[in-house]
Amino acid sequence: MTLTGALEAGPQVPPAERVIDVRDLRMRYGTKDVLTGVSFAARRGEVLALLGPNGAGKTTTIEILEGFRVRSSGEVNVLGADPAGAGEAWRARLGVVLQSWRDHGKWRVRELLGHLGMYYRRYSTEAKPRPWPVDDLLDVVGLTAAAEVRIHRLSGGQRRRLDVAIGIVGRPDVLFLDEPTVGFDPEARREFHDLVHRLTDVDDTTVLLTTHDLDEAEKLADRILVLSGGRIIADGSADELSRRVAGESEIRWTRDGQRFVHSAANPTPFVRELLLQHGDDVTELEVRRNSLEDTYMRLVHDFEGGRK
Ligand SMILES: Nc1ncnc2c1ncn2[C@@H]1O[C@H](COP(=O)(O)OP(=O)(O)OP(=O)(O)O)[C@@H](O)[C@H]1O
Repeated sequence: MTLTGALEAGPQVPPAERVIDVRDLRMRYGTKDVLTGVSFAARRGEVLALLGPNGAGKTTTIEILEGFRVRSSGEVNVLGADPAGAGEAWRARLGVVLQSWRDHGKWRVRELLGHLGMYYRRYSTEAKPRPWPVDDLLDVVGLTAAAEVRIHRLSGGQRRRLDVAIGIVGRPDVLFLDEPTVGFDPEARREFHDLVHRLTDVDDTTVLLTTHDLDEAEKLADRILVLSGGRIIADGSADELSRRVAGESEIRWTRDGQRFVHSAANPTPFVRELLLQHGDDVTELEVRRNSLEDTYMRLVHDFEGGRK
């Protein structure tokens, strides 16, 4: 069995729990097949990261799920409806963070969010009052100090925070984020991660994001989907992926002032033996499993290699 074959099925999400359900999704641009059978599902409150090389079809997939692009074939269901024909009430339950918001440059941040939020009022429910009160929203995305600033005067990072605020102003049930933290400094990135956790904890929002930042995927996502060659070639938590793909773990330690490195498929017996033999002489002991980056590179590389 191929490496990717073993991972392809991914974890099963029971049909009744599927907030996003994609089966055999295909997309062809002209004569070019970009998606050749994408299948995956997401539960309520789950964060999924869609990874893949440039041009793999991540944005295409997300845009089909948002209803912005018409697929060639396959079944897609988001919040109980087919995005290709779903109406306003369905759209109001989605949050979309697009690449930077450039319209309304002369508007002030608070003014724009208040204005956009009004649209969601009619979709407010007792369980989920909509929209987010503007002051709370400004606070949660870290834009309180910039509330009265005109949009064309925002820095790149502030603009991206505004994009996120626009995406969540309606308190969405499903949030799509296409490369959400491009241009963020490390602090803004961390705050953004906290925000996503808060959205999933407090509102049970399901999040599908694309990113090229594997560290971000590992920190944020419950599940990672790797898209390559038009299909999902891996679907699982970062740990599951690295366990299944990982060849060997690396064990490092120091003894008598000397540094040692050893690789083992199963590090536990090795470490037990090491400590039995050398006891307290062993210091700075470290066991390192493959990073997500190692795993990802190997998955894509093996898949691409297998196709040639
Ligand atoms: N409207 C279009 N017409 C024709 N080809 C398109 C169109 N949109 C995208 N493509 C092609 O489809 C492929 C997938 O593009 P897509 O933007 O979905 O990939 P991606 O995985 O999001 O890439 P990146 O990581 O670079 O953002 C690319 O080869 C792209 O050139």
